[in-house]
Amino acid sequence: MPACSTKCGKTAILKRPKTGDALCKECFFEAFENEIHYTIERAKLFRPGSTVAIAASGGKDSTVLAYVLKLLNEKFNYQLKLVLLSIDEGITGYRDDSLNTVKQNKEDYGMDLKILSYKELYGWTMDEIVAEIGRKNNCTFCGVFRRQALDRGAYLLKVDYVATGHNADDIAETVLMNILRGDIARLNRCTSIITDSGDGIPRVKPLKYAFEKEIVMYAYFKKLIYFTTECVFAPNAYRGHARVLLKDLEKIDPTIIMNIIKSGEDLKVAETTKIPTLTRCVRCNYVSSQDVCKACILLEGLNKGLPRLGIGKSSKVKRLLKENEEKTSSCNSKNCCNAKPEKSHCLCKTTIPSIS
Ligand SMILES: Nc1ncnc2c1ncn2[C@@H]1O[C@H](COP(=O)(O)OP(=O)(O)OP(=O)(O)O)[C@@H](O)[C@H]1O
Repeated sequence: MPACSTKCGKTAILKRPKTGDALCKECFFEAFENEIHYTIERAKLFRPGSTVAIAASGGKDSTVLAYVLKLLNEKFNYQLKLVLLSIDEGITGYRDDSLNTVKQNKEDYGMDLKILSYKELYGWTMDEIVAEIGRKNNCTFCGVFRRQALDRGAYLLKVDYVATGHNADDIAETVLMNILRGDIARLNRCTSIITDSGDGIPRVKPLKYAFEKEIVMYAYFKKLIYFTTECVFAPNAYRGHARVLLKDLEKIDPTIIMNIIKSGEDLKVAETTKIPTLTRCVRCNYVSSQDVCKACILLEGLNKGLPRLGIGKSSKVKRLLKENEEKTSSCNSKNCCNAKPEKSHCLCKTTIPSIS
């Protein structure tokens, strides 16, 4: 191996995937951490004195995020209170094991940990949902429920920010995916380093410009404990295609990852493109682009034995909801689940508690 390209006098032990520089371990750590610090400073991600919930899945990205945020917080005196927030989707052999890793992180990093489960929030585990709907489309339930669960957790913890471990590869993949789908309305949002769920608690992505390969290298050389198993249920097929495409492109030229992110950031959405307007779900008060939010529709489908209710076009969903409402009678509750009395008991208790 050649000498470290920073001329620190040490021997290089790796070639940085992002820049091609040959670096020693210490110089790699410094470069990687400084870039994240620069990202945080440039985007003014955090106000001093804030509380930040790190969305911790136990995987490499959120583990590195927790470790680096703690380190930078101390080194640069960000004055942040860091806590861990985990969502237990109820996937046996996957999330139960990865949550053990998060519990270990809690001890190692001295951070409080809050775990919220789909079971307590929605009345269903992902194992139960997959038993009902099968392996196709289950990622839709998981993604929609997780997004909302993280917001609910943040709300309960009264934090100022939720930081997720989304990295440069994740963002480039999402840009590609939205282009392939023609979903230009989502394109702008997916590259934003700060997004607002609508409840006033911003989501931030401090690893937005960190390459996945470098995150793995960092975790490896720092000997961080993280969970590596893939989800036991079918991976998101569409994202899988974008991922394969990106990996192929990266082999030709690694800078393609940054170029795709930059293209996504700079694209201007045509005025004719329909951008959904955000309102409140009439049932749970969660932010939504429809009268009833996607999570409530998916849950209603599950509770009524119509698990495909929320899958597909919103016009089809509206029609099915209307048909179903005509067949049902409701209890006196404002948030009644409209379960058919002749078929099952009223399921109001399993509607999502309202955010107010
Ligand atoms: N169950 C969960 N609980 C809390 N946060 C989660 C959970 N699942 C995902 N996240 C957050 O969303 C980010 C992106 O999730 P994704 O499913 O793409 O995982 P990933 O890219 O494998 O990341 P990681 O390596 O952290 O698991 C994670 O880095 C984490 O911050």
